[in-house]
Amino acid sequence: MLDITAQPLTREVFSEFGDVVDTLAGTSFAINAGRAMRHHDLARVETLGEGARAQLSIFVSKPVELPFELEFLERHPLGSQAFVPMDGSRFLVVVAPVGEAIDPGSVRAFVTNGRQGVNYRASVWHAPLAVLERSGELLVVDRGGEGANCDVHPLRLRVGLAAGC
Ligand SMILES: NC(=O)N[C@@H](O)C(=O)O
Ligand code: NI
Repeated sequence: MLDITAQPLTREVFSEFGDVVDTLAGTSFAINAGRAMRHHDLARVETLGEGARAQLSIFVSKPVELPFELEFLERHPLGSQAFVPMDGSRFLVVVAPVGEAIDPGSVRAFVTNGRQGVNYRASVWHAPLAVLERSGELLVVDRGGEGANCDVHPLRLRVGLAAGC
């Protein structure tokens, strides 16, 4: 069992795995006669393979207990996958770099602040959605279409939170 500690999520530490989706990112500009700010092009949605398309879903998820124990990480080789909270819920982000095998030393864990979403790049290893503290409602943008799009890699992990998280 590999014990890892989740650190606060930032754009910089997550950059090799994908994008952080929040209003602090990217370029923003006024639209609609100044009534709104567009926080533009925050993440790249990847949809690969036969009949690929982007799809929007909503996950309503029960929370996980801490320390969070899991037996595998998964990846989606045919597309990215984004999770954006609709209700301020926080969640754990456990990732490992693209590759056929996972080097346990490369696994990283982060915790979001309730205003952050993430977009996992295609083939980035990650834990399935793990909401903290209370039930969470998240918008999910990922790839629809033909073909198998979920590989599983056995790995026993126990994830705790860094002090103050
Ligand atoms: N199974 C499913 O749709 N979701 C997972 O891919 C996940 O990362 O939570
Ligand atoms: Ni996934």
